[in-house]
Amino acid sequence: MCQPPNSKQNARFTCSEHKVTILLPTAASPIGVRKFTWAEIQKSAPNKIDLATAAAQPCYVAIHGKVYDLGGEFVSWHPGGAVALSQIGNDASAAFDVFHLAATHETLANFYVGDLLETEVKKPSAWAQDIAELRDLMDKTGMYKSDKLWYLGKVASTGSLALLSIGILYLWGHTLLGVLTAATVMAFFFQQSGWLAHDFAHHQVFSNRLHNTYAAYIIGNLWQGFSVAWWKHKHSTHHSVPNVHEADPDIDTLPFLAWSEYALEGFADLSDGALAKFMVAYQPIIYFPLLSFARLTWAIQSVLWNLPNSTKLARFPTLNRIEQVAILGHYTWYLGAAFTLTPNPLYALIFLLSSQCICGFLLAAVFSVNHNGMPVYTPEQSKNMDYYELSIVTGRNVEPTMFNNWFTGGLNFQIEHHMFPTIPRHNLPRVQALVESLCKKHNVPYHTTSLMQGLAEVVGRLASVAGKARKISKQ
Ligand code: HEM
Repeated sequence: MCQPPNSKQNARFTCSEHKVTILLPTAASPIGVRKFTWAEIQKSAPNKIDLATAAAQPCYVAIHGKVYDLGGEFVSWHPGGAVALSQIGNDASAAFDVFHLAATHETLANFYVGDLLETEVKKPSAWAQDIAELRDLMDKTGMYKSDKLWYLGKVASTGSLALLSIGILYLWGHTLLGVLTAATVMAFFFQQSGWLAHDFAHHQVFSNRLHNTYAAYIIGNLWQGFSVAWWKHKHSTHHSVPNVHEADPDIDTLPFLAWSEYALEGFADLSDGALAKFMVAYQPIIYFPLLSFARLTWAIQSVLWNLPNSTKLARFPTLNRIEQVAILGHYTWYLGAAFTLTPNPLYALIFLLSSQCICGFLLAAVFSVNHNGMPVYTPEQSKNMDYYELSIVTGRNVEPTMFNNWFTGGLNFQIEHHMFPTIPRHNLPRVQALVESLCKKHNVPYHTTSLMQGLAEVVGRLASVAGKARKISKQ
């Protein structure tokens, strides 16, 4: 665990989970520290920054009035990986608070390079004060604590879907109807496992991060077939900069779909322009069939991320090995069931393809409703927005019903989940009313729809961007 001991006597701390050694702070703030202006901090990240650039230059963020350099060795050390780069040039206080344990503050000292100039320190707004009070209240009323029995029930009910699917294959795998029914149940198993792995990977369940990580490997890798490391990289970046053009990987869907007019900039001279022009022009029609391929592409990316020669593997060899074995285990049971419980390879392939495609649809439709069709911002616009406000205005909640809560894995409380990703799923309904009333008080748009209306809004946005794309293509 990357939790250094509290004692300042220990100058070094080695994290057993991430195999990194951290230098602990040994002195109070030095006298004569460098003072930074916002212009200097922002200048360190003029454009989108990649790993090589970050390693070669200073990359500043401000966290609670102090300035840290995330350039050089930082990313190769950082247990959260390159997601931190999404905050360079910004006030990363809120992003830091939502992703880290209180003890992680101790490790900040290793990257401390100075303070914000006193005149540059902004007085906390009424909104920021209310958010801080809300976080405090949530802490005091135990909202960060999970109900282990609730999660045990979820693990058991999700796992029994896999057993049910295999049972159907065993009994009726010789009929096409039996194969398709088993594939549908398996697709729901994969979808529900996805939500569970998501909870563990966000550290919602155990206070010990290593326990969450191992549970995520069992449910995410072994059950569901996705790589936890690949997912964390993509998903944490999305959390850090939701619906920010060129920064959020979840809206980087060209040449297939475009979610905003910004995505159409340079559309006419895209390298895969012909494909993009066709797909985007017809995106409202292509959208639903396309969702079905989402799971297949994520499964392929998970395998690629974990191939023995992958450049992504260098950092945490032990964790990489666990992932590789677990993903191999996934394909052993999944392919094994398909090929041994059906009478011929054709039926096995029908089972495999249908379970992949149905699950792709079930997962991607929920992801899509969470944010697509909500406002998209440029990196410059997002820099002037409060972290929590960005999470709220880019998120769409779906009405809480028993079905919606189950089907979306609690992600129908998308706004609250984005603001507080470590809150256990079962506590999100308690947070919801508090957040909504805060938004009302501060006139921050808070959007809730039904599942169907959410999907209609998504298709509506696709249609409007498609219209603009057609005009550009004609010019
Ligand atoms: C100087 C600045 C930073 C330091 C010293 C730091 C340090 C750490 C440490 C020690 C951990 C592992 C323990 C824990 O999860 O609390 C961690 C995890 C993480 N960090 Fe940072 N961090 C910094 C900045 C950032 C920023 C700016 C972001 C996001 C925008 C970020 C995102 C994350 C994420 C998502 C994880 C969790 C990885 C997981 O789920 O296992 N960090 N960081």
